[in-house]
Amino acid sequence: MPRIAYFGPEGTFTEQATRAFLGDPPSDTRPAPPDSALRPVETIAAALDAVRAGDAEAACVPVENSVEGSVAATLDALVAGDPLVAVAETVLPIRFTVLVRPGATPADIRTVATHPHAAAQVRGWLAEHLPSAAVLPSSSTAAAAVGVLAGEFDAAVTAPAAAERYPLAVLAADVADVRDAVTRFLLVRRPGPLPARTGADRTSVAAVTADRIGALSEVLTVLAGHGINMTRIESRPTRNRLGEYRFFVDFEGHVADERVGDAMAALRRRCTEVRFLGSFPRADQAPNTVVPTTSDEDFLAARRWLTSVREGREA
Ligand SMILES: O=C(O)C(=O)C[C@]1(C(=O)O)C=C[C@@H](O)C=C1
Repeated sequence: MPRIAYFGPEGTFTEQATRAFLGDPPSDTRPAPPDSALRPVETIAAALDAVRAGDAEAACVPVENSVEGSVAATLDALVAGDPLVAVAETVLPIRFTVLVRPGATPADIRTVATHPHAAAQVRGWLAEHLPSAAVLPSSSTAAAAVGVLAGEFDAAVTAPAAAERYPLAVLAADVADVRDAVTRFLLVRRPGPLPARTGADRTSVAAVTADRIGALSEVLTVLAGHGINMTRIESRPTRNRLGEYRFFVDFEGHVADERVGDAMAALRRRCTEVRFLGSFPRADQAPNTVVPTTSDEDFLAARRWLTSVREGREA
């Protein structure tokens, strides 16, 4: 069983995602993973660094939430060291539980702690139900629960799993300003053999564009020209100088697809830096769109024609 580092401590949504990657909840035929297979770490960067250092085979980290957007800590840490690639994704519904020390009532609650991404998803609920409580940031939702146990905060907004993990009382369950909120998580490894293409894949790259007119529009045009549907674009500062950004771009398809490989080579020529962040099956299994003239066979036939032109066999 590979050892997976995840953004912890125990009881985070990320632990739940890690267990989903391992096949939990257990079925009749599949035993629950032993806890020794999972290793909670305090930060997203530490989870990724554990993989870089060879202390873990893989890391599970949150990457994108349907309400609050990308998880900047994940994007920054993915490109802040030796290369890593995502090999799988999973999407979890996000509903929160509010935990307090046993016996506490809403009137006792002066501070509520949670991860900033979680706070953004329960702002309305907190304003309505705990209007006079100060909302404080914690490193994760489960770290907030640990803080409540330690007496640092009066309440924590957590994943439902934290209610089972920590001896705290549930003040409210099923809390969410947006009912169908979801978060997408990645399973990340050191570069190696890629997951096989399935026809329902996603590819992720990070690209720094050249400082010239139209550089970003060229990136978008390359994707559009290859018939590739973009599923996300996000920019983060490179941290080198003001105004220099790295674009995190997700799109449909697998690097083994001819159109995707051709588009990536075109991006490589145009951008000052391109980092491949993985090709993996989409969690929703939605088949990739292949528009006319962009199938593998279209690319291979064009290449065969070019070869015979170059060899003087065709004109
Ligand atoms: O703190 C946790 O429980 C996490 O797993 C992190 C995280 C996030 O970063 O978005 C995961 C899902 C929820 O959207 C809220 C917090």
